Amino acid sequence: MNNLAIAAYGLRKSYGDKVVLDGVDLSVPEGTIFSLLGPNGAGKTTAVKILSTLISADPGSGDIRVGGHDLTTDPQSVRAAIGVTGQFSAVDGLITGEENMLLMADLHHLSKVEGRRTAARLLERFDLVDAARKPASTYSGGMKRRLDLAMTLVGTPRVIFLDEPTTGLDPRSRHNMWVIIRELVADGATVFLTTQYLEEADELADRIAVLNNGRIAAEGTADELKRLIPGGHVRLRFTDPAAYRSAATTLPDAARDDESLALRIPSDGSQRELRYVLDQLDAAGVEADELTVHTPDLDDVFFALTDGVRVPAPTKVAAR
Ligand SMILES: Nc1ncnc2c1ncn2[C@@H]1O[C@H](COP(=O)(O)OP(=O)(O)OP(=O)(O)O)[C@@H](O)[C@H]1O
Repeated sequence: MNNLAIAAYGLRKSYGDKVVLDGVDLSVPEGTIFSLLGPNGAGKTTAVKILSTLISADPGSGDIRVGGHDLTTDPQSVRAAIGVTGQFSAVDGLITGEENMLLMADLHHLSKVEGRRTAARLLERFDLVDAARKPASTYSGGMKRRLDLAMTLVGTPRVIFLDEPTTGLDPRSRHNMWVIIRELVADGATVFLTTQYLEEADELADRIAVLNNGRIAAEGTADELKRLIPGGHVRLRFTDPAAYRSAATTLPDAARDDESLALRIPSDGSQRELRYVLDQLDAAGVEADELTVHTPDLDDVFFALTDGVRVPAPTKVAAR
């Protein structure tokens, strides 16, 4: 087995009667990006808070090691090895970006000279030099996220938790953040990413786990997860409403989109299934104006796994 940056077994957490994490196993090899996906309230932030020592797991959880250190017996070493950014941002809006950085350097006991050098290097790297002397409250969303991440990097963490790092950012800022995240991993860090953007997980993560009802519903690479789900479909589009209605009657399994006169028929994209659709249309004497075949994307995976559709759980796709 590779060295694991995060290894957690049987992670449990309840608030009163509410079970948030019901025995979650996580293993993240060093130098990789792992993404935890799940609907709102699934427990992603709770998992990040436990792994970053902000709250404790319930008794009955198994061993949890982060950065090679045991979370229960050696939380100080865990804290020294990690960085956390995201929903509980450390940025103080009343002081400047540079002052925020220097404060972080103090917290990490860097000398004055070393602190200034590190702050300057990171402000430069995150394109914040021009704004460095302005109060952080005046920064845009993207700049605040970059400052937050820059502050985290002052402590040169080996394991970085990014809790929804691009939520609310415009597409350009999101792409900038993706470039930064890739660089962190290229430099040898491990990234544990929670996100509600499936595209983000697809784009960045080496492995993805989908959290649902307190458990990991499925885990694997983006491609492996897509293969689990019969999310593929054939889309037929019509310009003639009468042809559309007649096709909809002929293909009762099709989901209708009355507004754009389109039908969506579940299909694995195979020749046999395509022929069946075309034969049905021929028999009814209708012709579609457009036919497209769609293979499943992570959206299909997400909806199938978090929509109450039962999958043989937990579905773990071996990656070796
Ligand atoms: N301190 C707390 N006391 C009681 N319930 C809590 C507490 N913290 C979280 N919860 C509940 O635990 C569940 C999981 O919350 P969590 O914030 O981990 O979800 P999440 O997956 O990060 O969601 P989101 O995508 O909305 O941020 C939610 O139902 C939440 O209301």
